[in-house]
Amino acid sequence: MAYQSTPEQLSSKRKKVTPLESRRTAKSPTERGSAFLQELRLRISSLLQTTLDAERIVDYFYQEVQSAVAVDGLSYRHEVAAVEIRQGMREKHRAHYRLSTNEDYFGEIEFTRRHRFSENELIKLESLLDLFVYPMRNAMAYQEALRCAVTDPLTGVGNRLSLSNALRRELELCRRYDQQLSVLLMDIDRFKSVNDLYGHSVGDQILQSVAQITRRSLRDADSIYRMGGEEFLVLMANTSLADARLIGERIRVNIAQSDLDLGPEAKPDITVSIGAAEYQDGLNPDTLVQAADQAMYKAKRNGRNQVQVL
Ligand SMILES: Nc1nc2c(ncn2[C@@H]2O[C@H](COP(=O)(O)OP(=O)(O)OP(=O)(O)O)[C@@H](O)[C@H]2O)c(=O)[nH]1
Repeated sequence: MAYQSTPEQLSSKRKKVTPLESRRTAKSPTERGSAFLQELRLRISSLLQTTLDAERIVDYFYQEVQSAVAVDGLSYRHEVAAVEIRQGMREKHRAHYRLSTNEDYFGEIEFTRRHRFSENELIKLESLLDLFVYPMRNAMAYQEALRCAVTDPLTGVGNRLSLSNALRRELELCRRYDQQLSVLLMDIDRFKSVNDLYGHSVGDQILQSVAQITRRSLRDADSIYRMGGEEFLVLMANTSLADARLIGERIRVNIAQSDLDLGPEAKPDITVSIGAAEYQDGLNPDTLVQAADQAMYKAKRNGRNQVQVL
């Protein structure tokens, strides 16, 4: 494992320390007879193995590192996974490490402090980094597995499993607090001929664009799911049927007017048929979706590219 490190002592000349090199010249904790560091390593190692929660790992590491080197702040960033976790304060002096093993990248960690780090302190911090890398890698892999379990891989919106969890939760809230809830069931028109004419990969791009345009047409509180095939469901809490219809109309227009860039050969006119339904006493997740489905079929029968209610 290699840490590409760039400790930045901002009040002094910027300096680069390569931990592997520094470890070669520095004595290891054992060589320095540091029973304390050995004990600390053991403690950190067993503590970090107790959780798969990235925030908790950063928190534990931040607390435990203090007994070796007092730091004012610690941050962990993984750009690809869009994770940023911070503990303590961000101060002037920083020791920044890129965490990687061969080709694998595990993010970046930064220790900060009001006072400059000594060379000996940097060596101590570096000697503890390997304890952080593997638990964090496991936590990130676990988060990714959880995310995949509820996400449609093609479009990035929620899948059927997350839809059924969300519907159950939202209907429970409606019953308990007497709130409104509406859904839109949306189906791309004549999608089979688009696939037949332009091929499946253009069809896939259209599915992605439709999901993106729909997402952009909604409030943050609304959520979108792919039911399967070319069918999407939009879930809107605290929304009446009249409002749902307006939102459905906005989505329909945005999709019909979108100029999808699918290469010189493909210029399909993409439209959607949408059915809107509102939660009423006695409905369950299945019957609510069925009501929206029937409204959507009404839109298909009436000529497609429109929003209908029952
Ligand atoms: N490219 C692509 N096509 C898909 C995917 N899932 C389902 N389809 C296609 O979507 C098409 C759906 O066709 P139909 O159910 O006959 O409906 P339609 O052609 O959209 O016609 P209407 O709904 O009546 O307007 C089928 O050809 C499926 O193969 C996918 O993930 N990618």
